[in-house]
This record gives sequence, C-alpha cells and structure tokens, in this order.
Amino acid sequence: MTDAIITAQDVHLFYGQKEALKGITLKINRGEITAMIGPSGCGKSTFLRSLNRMNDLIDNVKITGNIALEGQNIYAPTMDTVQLRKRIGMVFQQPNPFPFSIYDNVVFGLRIAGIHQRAVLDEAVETSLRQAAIWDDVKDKLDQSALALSGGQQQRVCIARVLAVKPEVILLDEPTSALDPISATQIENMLLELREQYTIVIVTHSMHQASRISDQTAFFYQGELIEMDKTKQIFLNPREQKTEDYISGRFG
Ligand SMILES: Nc1ncnc2c1ncn2[C@@H]1O[C@H](COP(=O)(O)OP(=O)(O)OP(=O)(O)O)[C@@H](O)[C@H]1O
Repeated sequence: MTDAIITAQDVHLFYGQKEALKGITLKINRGEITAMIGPSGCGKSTFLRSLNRMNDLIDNVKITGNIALEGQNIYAPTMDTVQLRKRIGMVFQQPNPFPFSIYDNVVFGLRIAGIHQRAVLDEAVETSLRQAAIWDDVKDKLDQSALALSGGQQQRVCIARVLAVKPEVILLDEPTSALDPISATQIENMLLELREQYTIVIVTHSMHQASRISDQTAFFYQGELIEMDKTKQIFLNPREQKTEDYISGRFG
C-alpha cells in the first residue's frame, strides 16, 4: 500500500493574467518516481516549481488551492521556505554547479546550515557522491573545479549537492535533456537506485525515460492534469484520447 507524501488540491497558478495551472489535484506517492509529461507550455515545470515554492521567486505569480507536504500546507504563512527547499530539493535542466571545487559544491547547503566540522562534511561528500554514482570518477580530484567536469558529471555533482542536505523529495526538471545519451542513461540508473530512499518527481519530454523509470505518470495539457495513473497503465492503456495521442507522438 503506497501513501502520499505530497498532496495537491485544486491548484491554480497565474502569471499576471495568464492561468498556467487550472485546478490541479493529485498525489505524489512516497518512495516512488513520478513522471510529469506533456507538450511544451502545458504547465509541468510550473507545477513542479510550485511543489517547493520556487515560483515565489517570480514576480506577479498568484497561486490558490492547497499543496501539503506530510499533511502540512506549504503555502501557510508560517512555512519557512529555506527549510522547505531543504526538504524538497531541486535539480534543473542545465547542470548548474557553482564555480567552486567539487567538494565545496557538495557541502554548500550543509555549510549554510551551519555545519562546519570537517569529519561530518567529509562523510557527507563521500556518501552523496556515491549515491549520485560519481564518487569513483572524482574522489581523487575533490579540490578541482566542478566546472571542469563533463556535463553529465556536473549534473551528478548537482544531484549530490541536493542529496547532501538529506531531502525527503527530489524534483528534477528535465535533468538529462542537455546531456548525451550515455550520461542520460547513467542518471536514469542512479535515480532508480535512489528510489525508495527518496521520493522523486521528474519532468521529462522523453517518453522512453518516463516509461523506463517512473512508477506513476501524470499527463498535463494546457494547464490541466488530463490523467495520472501507474506508468504502465498510462503507456499501455490510457483512459483519455489526448493521452494516447500524446504518447503515440501524434502531437507535442
Ligand atoms: N515566468 C513566467 N512568466 C510568465 N509566463 C510564464 C512563466 N513561466 C512559464 N510561463 C507560461 O506558463 C505556461 C506553462 O509554462 P511551463 O514552463 O510550466 O510549461 P512546460 O510544460 O514546463 O513547458 P516546457 O516543456 O516547454 O518546459 C506557458 O504558457 C508559459 O509561457
């Protein structure tokens, strides 16, 4: 029996006058990978960003409805957004390591949280880089710039940076679309390893990626959630014609 770690209830989001999300209601199951798919502009990244209040950083955004993490409304005025973004970490499309060493990238969030003991940081660096499946590649050059790594390696360091603060949920917005196919597959394999320990939500344009790694798939279209179900069900026997048309490449 799966249980929900995040619930969204009738979420509407406006950029100025434009309604980008039109009443989204869904549940994200704990310890699963949930994929968000849909054509460009359908609102999947907007929805993903609303899960850890990244949209707060954009001017003129208004959101209504309710999003709860472990039953707690994340839009409540008392919610500490720094704390929230530690609990729900985010990885972006373009690898965005800081212009620091690999070591300093990984421990960035821990230092901000006031953790400075060398042994604790060393341990976090090794554990996070191992989880991100890049420890063997970088263990002998932790003091070198993260910018000198390949794109796929940089993305895994960015994932290690998120893992170091021990989030409960990891949001990934098209994390492999800027990478070569081998790096993309390595990251997919890593996400499969991380599942169960973490809850993962991934926005992807790749049907292959969604069907290969996710447990649940949500199909968005023009700001609405058309259908969400077990991934097998969505890909083999969708309920809605629009879903079928999209996954079979008839539009998008
Ligand atoms: N900062 C913004 N200001 C105004 N409108 C925005 C902003 N970000 C997104 N939008 C609009 O909201 C709608 C949803 O965009 P969003 O980026 O969430 O879609 P998406 O499905 O993730 O698309 P893509 O696959 O191309 O990334 C689009 O019409 C987009 O133009």
